Amino acid sequence: MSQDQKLLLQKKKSKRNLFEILMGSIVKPLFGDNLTTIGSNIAGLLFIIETLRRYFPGQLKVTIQELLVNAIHRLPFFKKFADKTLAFFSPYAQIRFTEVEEYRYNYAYPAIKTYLGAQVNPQVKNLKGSQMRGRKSLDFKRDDDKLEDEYEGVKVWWEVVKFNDGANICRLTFHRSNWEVVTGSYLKYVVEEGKSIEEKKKKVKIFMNNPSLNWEMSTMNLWSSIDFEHPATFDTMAMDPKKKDEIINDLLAFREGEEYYKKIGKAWKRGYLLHGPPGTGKSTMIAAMANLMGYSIYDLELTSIGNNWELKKLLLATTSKSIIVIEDIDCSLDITGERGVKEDQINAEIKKVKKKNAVTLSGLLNFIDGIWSACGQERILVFTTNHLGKLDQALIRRGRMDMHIELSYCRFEAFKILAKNYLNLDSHLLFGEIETLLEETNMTPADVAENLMVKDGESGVDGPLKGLIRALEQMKLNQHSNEQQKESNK
Ligand SMILES: Nc1ncnc2c1ncn2[C@@H]1O[C@H](COP(=O)(O)OP(=O)(O)OP(=O)(O)O)[C@@H](O)[C@H]1O
Ligand SMILES: [Mg+2]
Repeated sequence: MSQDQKLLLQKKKSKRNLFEILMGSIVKPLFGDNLTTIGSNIAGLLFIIETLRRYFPGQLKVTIQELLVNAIHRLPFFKKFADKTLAFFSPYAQIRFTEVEEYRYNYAYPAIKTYLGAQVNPQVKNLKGSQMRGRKSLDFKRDDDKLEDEYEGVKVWWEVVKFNDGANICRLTFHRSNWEVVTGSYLKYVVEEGKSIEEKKKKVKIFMNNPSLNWEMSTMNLWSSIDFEHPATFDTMAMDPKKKDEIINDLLAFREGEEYYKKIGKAWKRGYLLHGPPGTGKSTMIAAMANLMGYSIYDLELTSIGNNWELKKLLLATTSKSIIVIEDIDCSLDITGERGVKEDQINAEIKKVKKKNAVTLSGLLNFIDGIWSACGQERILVFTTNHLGKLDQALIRRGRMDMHIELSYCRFEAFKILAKNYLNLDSHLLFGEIETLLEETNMTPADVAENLMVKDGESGVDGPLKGLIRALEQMKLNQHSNEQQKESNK
C-alpha cells in the first residue's frame, strides 16, 4: 500500500470516528429511557447537524446537508426553532437574491447567475454545453447548484435554490467577519463581472416597433426583433478618412464617457443627424455604428405610431446601450409645415396622409429633452434626412443633435476605399482619370459601388474600372445638357 493510500485510509477512519462519536452520543440516549424523550432527541440531532452545516457550509458532505435540510423542512417547528436560535449564534450571514424583488425585476439576479455559470475550470463536474446560432465554438456553463468562491482571501458559498413554483434564488453564505469585503467590493465585482460577460455574449439586434394597433397590454409587444447581421463597418465606409476618424473618436469617447457625463451633469446620450442625398451611406453608417459599439438598433417608424403618448411608451421600452433611429425624419412627421416650405402637388398629398399621424414635433422635442434624459443610460439617437433645409431648426439645434454628419457624393478619397473593398486595389493607372471625373460629377457611393461590382464573365479589374469611367462620362454629359436646358429655359 502506497504512502498516499495509507494517508487516505487514515483520513477516512478519522472521519468515521468523528461520525461514530457524534452518533453515539445521540443514538444511545435516543433509544434509552422512554418514547417521550425521542422527540427532543430528534430535535437535538437535527440541531447538531444544522449547526455543523452552518458552521462548515462548504465542507459538509452534500448528502448530509440534504438529509438535514429535508428533515428540517418536514418538521416546521424544529426548523423555526433551529433557524431562530442558530441565526442568533451563527457566525455566518446569508444574502438572498431573488429574480423579482418587491414586484420589480432584480437586475443583479441574472448577472449573478451568469457569473456563477462562468466559473468553469477542470475541477467542475457538471457542465452545460451549447452552441448559439452564428457561433463556431461551443459555450460551456457550470451546472452545479453549489459553488465555493474566493475573493481577496475571503471564502464564500453560493447556492442556487429552485422552488417548486418555478421561482429561483441565489443564496450567498459568508462569515460575518467578512461583511465589509462581501457587501462592499465582492458583490459589486460579481454583478459587474456577470454583466460584462452578458455584454460580450450579447448579439446585436435590430428592433422594429409594431403598429400600435397590435399592441397588447404587456410592453413585450411594442417591439419585434431579429439578430442584426449587417456586415458594414467603418472600414468599409467610403468617405473622407479624416471625417471618419472624427466620428469614430466621438463614438468611442461617448462609450467611455460615463464619468464625464456625470461630471458635467448631462444625461449620457448623444444625437447624430445624418444628412445627404439618397445612396450616400446614411443607413450604412448606422449599421457601422451598431457594429462598432455593439449596440442594438431600435428602428422607430413614426408613421405607425398613433400619438405622443405611444411614442413615450415605445421609447421607455428601449434598453440602454442602444441606437434609436428615425430614418427620413422629414417624411416621418409633419414638422416641415411650420416653416412654410413651398409644397408641390405630391408633397401636399403626402402631407394630407401625415396629418392623420398625431406624433408632433413638440412630442418629439419633449422626448429628446425630457424623457430621453430620464430613460436609463447610454443611448444614441440618430435621425437621417435627404433634406436638411426642410427640417425645423428647433429639432436640429446643437444640444439636441450633437453632431451633424454630411454624407455626400463620392470623391476620390471615398472611391479609393470602395476600390479596395470591391477590387482589392490600392492603385491603378486608371485612378487619375477617375479622380478627375469624380470631381466633375456628382455620383453617389452607391452608384460607384454598383459599377465596381465584377459582372458575370468579367475577369480582372480593368473591366469594372472602365465601366465606371463610361458611367461617369455619361453622367458628365447628362449634367452638361441639363445645365444647358436650364440656361435656355431662363
Ligand atoms: N459611403 C458609403 N460607403 C460604402 N458603401 C456605400 C456608401 N454609400 C452607399 N453605399 C452602398 O450603397 C448602398 C445604399 O446606401 P445606403 O442605403 O446606406 O444609402 P442612404 O444614404 O441610406 O440612402 P437613402 O437616403 O436612400 O436611405 C449600400 O448598401 C452600400 O453598399
Ligand atoms: Mg437609408
